[in-house]
Order: sequence, then C-alpha cells, then structure tokens
Amino acid sequence: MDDVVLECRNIVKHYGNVEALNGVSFELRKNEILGLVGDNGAGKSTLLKIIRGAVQPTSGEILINGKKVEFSSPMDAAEEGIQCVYQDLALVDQMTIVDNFFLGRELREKKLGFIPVLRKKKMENETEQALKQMEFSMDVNKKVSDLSGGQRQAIAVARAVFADPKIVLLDEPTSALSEIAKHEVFKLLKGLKEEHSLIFVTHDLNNTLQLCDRIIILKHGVIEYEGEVTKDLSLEELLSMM
Ligand SMILES: Nc1ncnc2c1ncn2[C@@H]1O[C@H](COP(=O)(O)OP(=O)(O)OP(=O)(O)O)[C@@H](O)[C@H]1O
Repeated sequence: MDDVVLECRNIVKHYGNVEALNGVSFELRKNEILGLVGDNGAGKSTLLKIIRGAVQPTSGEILINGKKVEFSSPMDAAEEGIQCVYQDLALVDQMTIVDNFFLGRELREKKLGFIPVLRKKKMENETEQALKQMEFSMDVNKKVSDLSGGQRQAIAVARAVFADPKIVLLDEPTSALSEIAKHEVFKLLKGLKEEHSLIFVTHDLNNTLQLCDRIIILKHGVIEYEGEVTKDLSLEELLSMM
C-alpha cells in the first residue's frame, strides 16, 4: 500500500534463551498514531529498540517506504527519518532549553577564519521557531529544571521533531505526567500526525484509546490483537487480551 511508511516483517529477537519477540509483523501508515500496548515483558521496548537501530533482530525484515533497511545503530535509523522520544526524556536539567535542543549538534561558525564560535542567536531563533510550530512559546533560555512535566515533555518531543523525521517513536512519554499535562501533550501529538507517523508505546490502554488511530497489543512477544480504535472497542475486552 502507498501509505505504508514502515513495515516490520516477521521480527524475531532472542536474548540467549529468552524469546523477546516471536514473529512480529505490522505496518505503520502515513499520518497515523499507532499504539503499541502490552504488559511488562511483552516485548514493546525490544521492538522499539529494533526499529530505532539500538538492537538488531535475530531474524526478520524492516522496510521503510517499501525499501529494505538494516540498522546497525540509532544513527542509521535517524538517517532513514526515525527519531525517538525516550521514557526518561534524556534532557539535562541544569541546561537551558536551547542548549538541550542542540546538545551534540551545536551550530558553530569560524571567527577570523579559524576560531570556532557558537552561533547562540541562530540556535535560539531555531529553537523558538520549532516550539512555535508546535504552538508552544516560551523563553528558550530557561533551565529545564524550572519547567513543568508537560513542558519538559513538549521540549523532548520538539527536539525529536526538529530533526524532521518521518517516524517518531514515543516510549511511555506521558507516564509521569498529571492528567492536565497529559492532555496538552496528547493535543500536541495529534497535531504532529499531520506531518509525521507516530508509534506510541505504553502499558496504559486507556491512554492509547484516547490518542491512537490503531492499536497493537503485544503479549509474550507476539501480536495478540491489531485493530482500528473505534468507539465500539471495549476496554475490558482489550484488557483481558493483555
Ligand atoms: N538485554 C536483555 N537481555 C536479556 N533479556 C532481555 C533483555 N532485554 C529484554 N529482555 C527480556 O525480553 C523480554 C521482553 O522485554 P521488553 O523489555 O522488550 O518488554 P516490555 O514490553 O518493554 O516490558 P516493560 O514494559 O517492562 O519495559 C522480557 O522477558 C525481558 O526480560
């Protein structure tokens, strides 16, 4: 299908004797949020790590826009347009928003032809622009430690999206948030799907039903259920499958 951006075919992952994934196949489509749900040990993190290139599958194939890819590292996955927002957010509290945004990819220019100098103003402007695109405005020189949970989450998402990925992977991004902050982040994520495809990994089925267009339930390394999120979907029935 034309609108498939990512396809996983028969992914198997063994860690020694542990079968973390046992033949997982699914598609991620353009402009959708796909929820990946499952209990502890179901294999969600392993699948996410394989898609973002941090772990290699024992067997199986990954296709991006119909082209087979093999990732040896997250850098390979980033080159194919895959970015991840991690569970712990990976933000440095004592640094400002702009410094977090450009961590490891600071913009520099050469003064007098050879002295590298940080392009502070350009980095500030680009960070402001990126936040504005997500309808989020704030002083980018604020320290991350001074932000609320929801604001931190927005910064982490904005940082991932700034790299202009096709696919954004979200690993339990709202687990530490209040209900109000969670709503704000969900609003932001729903806006993102106009330009991107998202995989939202969580334990929480309720969250998934609020946010996602389709869901996959993983159990003991296999897909137990896959389907569109509709009003008729019963939470109890889905819970029983987990
Ligand atoms: N590095 C590893 N070495 C050995 N076994 C592992 C490793 N990583 C995961 N596992 C095992 O693989 C299985 C799937 O784990 P995984 O972390 O992918 O599940 P999960 O659904 O993400 O669980 P959680 O929600 O608790 O993070 C579990 O049995 C886990 O113990």
